[in-house]
Amino acid sequence: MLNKLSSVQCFGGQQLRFEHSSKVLNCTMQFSVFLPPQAEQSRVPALYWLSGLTCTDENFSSKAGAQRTAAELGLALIIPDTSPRGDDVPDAEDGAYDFGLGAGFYVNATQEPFAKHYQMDSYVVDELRHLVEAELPVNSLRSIAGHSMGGHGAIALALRNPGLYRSVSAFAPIAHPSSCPWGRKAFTGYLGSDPKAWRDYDSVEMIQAGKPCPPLFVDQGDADQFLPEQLGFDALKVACESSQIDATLRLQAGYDHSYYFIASFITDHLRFHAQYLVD
Ligand SMILES: N[C@@H](CCC(=O)N[C@@H](CS)C(=O)NCC(=O)O)C(=O)O
Repeated sequence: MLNKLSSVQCFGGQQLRFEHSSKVLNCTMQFSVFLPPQAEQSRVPALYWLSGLTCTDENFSSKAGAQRTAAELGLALIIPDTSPRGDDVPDAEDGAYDFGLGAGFYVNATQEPFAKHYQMDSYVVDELRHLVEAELPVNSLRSIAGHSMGGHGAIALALRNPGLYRSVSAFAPIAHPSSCPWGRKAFTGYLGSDPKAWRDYDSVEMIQAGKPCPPLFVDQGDADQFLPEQLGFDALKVACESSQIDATLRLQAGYDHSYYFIASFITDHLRFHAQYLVD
């Protein structure tokens, strides 16, 4: 059951916000949706957008400027939050921005005290998808994209679920989380200290292991402050080059990690996905 919190007209479509009770996350969740004007006539394909550290569902909808092209292409945008929420959901002990609330990393936690709520993989792949496809005018053609932590989530979930997403794209993804500080911290906290338990959420390792991947499109700014230490762009490039994956990776001169970068190239990503979201 979806409770509509708000609805605003945008490029002839509707920017919506919903609340619902999540069984998987054991809490109340909010998420945002853009429905293009075409959704008034028939069911439309959906692009899931996974956001990065510190974000809610509202960063992308208010800053990326995706609605103009989504309206033109007839694509719905489904924008989940980045973690479970609520007073009884455990956070990082020190309130850090890169673990706990706002930093669910799109994994299913196995470690206490996080496992009861931090099941963002199952939330995005199963619960939210079934809810959206049952209650909103979207069809079962879907793709997935994201930024930073959400770029990791998009590529990892596409690799973990062959056939579920037609295409995948990312801005500045945390592509090799097992080998960067953000990823090691999150995976240790959610999945435990044995790196073997991290492999099936590490995009570079899954590609190296030969997992099939839908067509992949990545943009990375070369002035991104997180590129040297956190993002694994070079490792992703090497892994893609030595695999059979249909991948396009672009290094964009002068761009940083911000939503100004995302806004600059989001149209290319939407057009990339639209070509695969047809029967
Ligand atoms: N707050 C962190 C960075 C967090 C950050 O850059 N978050 C990105 C995703 S990884 C984001 O999208 N932030 C929200 C925004 O720009 O609207 C810091 O200062 O080091």
